[in-house]
Amino acid sequence: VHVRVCSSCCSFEDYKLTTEWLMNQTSLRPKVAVICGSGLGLLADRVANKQAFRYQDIPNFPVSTGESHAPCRDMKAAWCLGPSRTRRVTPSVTFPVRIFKLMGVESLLVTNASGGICPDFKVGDIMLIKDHINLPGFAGQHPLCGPNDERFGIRFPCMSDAYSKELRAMAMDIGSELGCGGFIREGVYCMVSGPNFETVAEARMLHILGCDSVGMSTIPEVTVAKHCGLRVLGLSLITNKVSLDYSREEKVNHEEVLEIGKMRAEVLQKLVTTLISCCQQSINTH
Ligand SMILES: O=P(O)(O)O[C@H]1O[C@H](CO)[C@@H](O)[C@H]1O
Ligand SMILES: Nc1nc2[nH]cnc2c(=O)[nH]1
Repeated sequence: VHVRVCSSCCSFEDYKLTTEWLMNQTSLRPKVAVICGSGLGLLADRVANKQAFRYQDIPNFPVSTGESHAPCRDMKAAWCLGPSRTRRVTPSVTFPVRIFKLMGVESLLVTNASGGICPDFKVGDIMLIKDHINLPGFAGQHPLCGPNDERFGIRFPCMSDAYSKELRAMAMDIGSELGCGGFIREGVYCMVSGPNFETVAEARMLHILGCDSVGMSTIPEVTVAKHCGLRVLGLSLITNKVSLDYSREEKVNHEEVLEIGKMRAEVLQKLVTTLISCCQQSINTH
């Protein structure tokens, strides 16, 4: 099966049409957008004052074929993309990111669930993503493959500063103020294509490569966001410990991932809503 993850499968006109449609539906012009990961949909559900759109009603919008697809929500302060079970393999998974850009968004907050590889990490920790390893990208599954559209960004974008230092510092400060500094970490996120969880040998390899956590999403969206000049903050909820040891009995499963998402929903919601208003303020004062 050929999985299309390439952002060039849509024309600039497709992006413009979707942008115009959405902008005609609302007079709100948020500068911040949020993409919710697995088990983090409660973030979107709990948002007050929202105007919701169903993916299938938005022209050109990629519709998830898996269970639990959720609408794109537009709030006063932020656009919020609900979680999709097939986020990592949906064709044009990055389509919404360019729509955000064309609608005037400046900062993108991405959340996901991941397995902790760093031995110091505990289940329930929130890892601020400081860098990533794009394993599918190494194998040619890259969202910027194909012809480059200069209207979005340059052919060879720099990725050494993909995750904004300023936003990470802001998140750390807010986390401490909210009393969750004790479980906020920083680390390197690795994307694998999945959908299986890692073998022990794979997990050991990722550990040797310097990965602190592993998941199956996010990097395509972040890559496209950085390409078109968005500031990015990535929050990864450590939902399980990845087995680095053959004697470990616990077996990871998706239900556990969702469960930990629920457990941390309230904290994450506070963190994300405070971040949205601080981002908004920092944009206003620039
Ligand atoms: O990355 P998100 O969507 O948060 O989901 C993570 O959790 C799922 C596995 O339980 C995988 O899809 C993995 O990528
Ligand atoms: N690949 C991968 N994705 C995850 N998402 C949540 N936990 C995990 C994990 O352990 N491995």
